[in-house]
Amino acid sequence: MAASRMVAHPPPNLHRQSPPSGALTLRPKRYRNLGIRSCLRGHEEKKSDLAAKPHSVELRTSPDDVVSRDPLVLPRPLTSTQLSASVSDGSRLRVAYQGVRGAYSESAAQKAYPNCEAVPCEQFDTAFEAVERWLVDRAVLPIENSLGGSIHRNYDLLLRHSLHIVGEVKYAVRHCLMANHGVKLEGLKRVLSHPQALAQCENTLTKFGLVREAVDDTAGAAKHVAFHKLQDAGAVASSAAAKIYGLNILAEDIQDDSDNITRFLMLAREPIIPGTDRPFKTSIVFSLEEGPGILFKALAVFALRQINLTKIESRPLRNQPLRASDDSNNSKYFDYLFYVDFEASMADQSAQNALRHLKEFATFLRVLGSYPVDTST
Ligand SMILES: O=C(O)C(=O)C[C@]1(C(=O)O)C=C[C@@H](O)C=C1
Repeated sequence: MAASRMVAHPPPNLHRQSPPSGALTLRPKRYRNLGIRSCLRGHEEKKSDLAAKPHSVELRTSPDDVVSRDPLVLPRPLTSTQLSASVSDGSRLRVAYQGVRGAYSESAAQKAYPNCEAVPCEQFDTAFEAVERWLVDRAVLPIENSLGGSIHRNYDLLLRHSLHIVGEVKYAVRHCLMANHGVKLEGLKRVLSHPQALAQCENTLTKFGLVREAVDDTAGAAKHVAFHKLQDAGAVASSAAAKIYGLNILAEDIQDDSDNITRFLMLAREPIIPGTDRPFKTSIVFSLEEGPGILFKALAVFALRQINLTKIESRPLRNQPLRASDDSNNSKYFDYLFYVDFEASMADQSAQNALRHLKEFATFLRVLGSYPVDTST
């Protein structure tokens, strides 16, 4: 039996229930912040071994066809409080994404898992938890964009949760400026969108002289503009969102560079078996002792073995952000976690040797996943 077609059954105490339908009422208050609402749980920063034993399980679950035809009453995103609700037993893969229908993340989920049932979630944390609690089979979440840079929140959540990266998908993001029918560009004062989308359209929005307002996702912005019939505000979102929410496109391709690619991670409860039959990438996170040249030494474990690095990101060690120095001045250093992607499979001897070497002086090391490179763009 192909490992990728095994059927996994959810724990018996969880029962399937559809995400509730109904209009999403977006509170204006949320439009003044970046929309991260859930409480953070503490880090589990302990020195750990390398990744769990790899084995592949592809969950196959049932469809949940409760999609209404009215775009303003589409299924509501799962919230953190609804996470105890459901698990499935049918045949379609359920894939969580952050946002509402028409978000780029939904398109990325469809690209990653064609014919899947894409399940909207209110926050990134909700999507992580939905997988962990067997409400869905996978999550597809943005991690970096070629213009806007890293999505730091998801780096932090990768560590806080125990999901595995099982793939990546690159999606070409093409933004449109949209408004209600009859509203002209000259009549717009404000523009609503996800902060990443606003950042990716910085030059155009400045040229148009629009005040930016950050919301949870691009399609949510379009939905809000449509639902409240706003006359002074537009949204930056996909052409799909304009169609779903009945908005008029005022300008197309407004991103600052035509090559605007967002890289999404595919996350699952179980890792996949790393292969060597095609290009693989491995993502790790580690922390180091303080000292001169220690990061140089850490990165040298890859350079020594001709392993190419494709990404490095540092994030504060949030449960212990400051470290006392050994000097007499009582000064303190900031403490960091380093996220590194490298071009090798965990099935490669050289990658195993590199990580064994890194473990000799890393204070913490975790393999987040070893997965096929998306070469599609
Ligand atoms: O708001 C959306 O539509 C999303 O899918 C989120 C998101 C992101 O978080 O970066 C995804 C792709 C684009 O880069 C802009 C926004």
